[in-house]
Amino acid sequence: MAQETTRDDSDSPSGSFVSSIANGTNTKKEKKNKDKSSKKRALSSGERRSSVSKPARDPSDKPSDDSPSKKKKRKTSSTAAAIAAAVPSTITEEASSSTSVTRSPSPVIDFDGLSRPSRGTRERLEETEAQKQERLDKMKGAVRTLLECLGEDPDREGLLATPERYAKAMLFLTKGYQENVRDIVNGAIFQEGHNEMVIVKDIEVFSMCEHHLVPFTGKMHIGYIPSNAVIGISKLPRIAELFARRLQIQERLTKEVANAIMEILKPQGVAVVMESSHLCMVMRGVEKTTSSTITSCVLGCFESREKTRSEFLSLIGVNR
Ligand SMILES: Nc1nc2c(ncn2[C@@H]2O[C@H](COP(=O)(O)OP(=O)(O)OP(=O)(O)O)[C@@H](O)[C@H]2O)c(=O)[nH]1
Ligand SMILES: [Zn+2]
Repeated sequence: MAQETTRDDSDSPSGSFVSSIANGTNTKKEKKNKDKSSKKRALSSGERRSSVSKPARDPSDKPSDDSPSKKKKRKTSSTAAAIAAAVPSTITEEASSSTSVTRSPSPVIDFDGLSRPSRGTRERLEETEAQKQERLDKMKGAVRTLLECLGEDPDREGLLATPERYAKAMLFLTKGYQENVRDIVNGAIFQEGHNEMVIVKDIEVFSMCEHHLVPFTGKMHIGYIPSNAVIGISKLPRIAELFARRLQIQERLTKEVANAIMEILKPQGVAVVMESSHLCMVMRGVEKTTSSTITSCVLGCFESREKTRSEFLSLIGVNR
């Protein structure tokens, strides 16, 4: 559910902080970021960017101090600045205009809205019915081999249809590779002139651990402070779903959701917290049935302002 809280102006960063970055006014640092990212843009068209690797937390994160002198020198978050400065065209512009797809040099959303890793997913997205059937047959063969290697009889009644079932289940559990961020957002960005914290919390998330191909499941809480535009609230869980339905690790999943929202919406900041249980730690290996893992990613004003961060954490009930 979306939760809105009244903002105390002294806390959120001045609008100019965000607008200067969003409009790409060149301070020296942003110019450097821009040069760096334009170098990145030189990637060949087929090549994809690896997943987000920049540290989300600004290492110089200090308790917030509202003294005027400190305000002026407030450090911009490198990640948010790099993304904001480097992305000339946003997904929203693409979503609303019918111009051809332009490359947005983002660490998360690739030029056609698909995201890392998309080496084989373009084929999945564009395959014909015949290619789809061919892929399914190949997967069924592989599962049959797996069953035989487990010492099972793939021809016994209970397993006859398992290769097809499991192949289809795996394609469903990784359907996020074929989803396109632009389609998910569906143009549902509204210029509201709004700058209060918006939170959608307790979003159920089901993902697949890429190390053991077994699920990790839990909840995700997403918060952002708009610069001006708000996003359709259902799009936040949809973006979470897009990145969850892939082979993932929880840290990267958390970061990708936060960075995608930062990129699409250009808000003052985004915070994502995820808490989940990993079957690979519960059903095997260390076998800790009660353990759960919490990961977070804070960008923009959530990264630079401790008060904003703790307001978010208390609203999602983690700061108990
Ligand atoms: N920010 C915000 N969005 C809202 C609110 N009420 C409805 N919405 C969103 O308005 C958006 C409309 O998006 P569309 O894609 O045009 O509608 P839709 O196809 O029904 O979208 P889905 O609900 O995602 O299936 C949805 O994302 C709704 O969740 C609200 O109070 N605040
Ligand atoms: Zn695992």
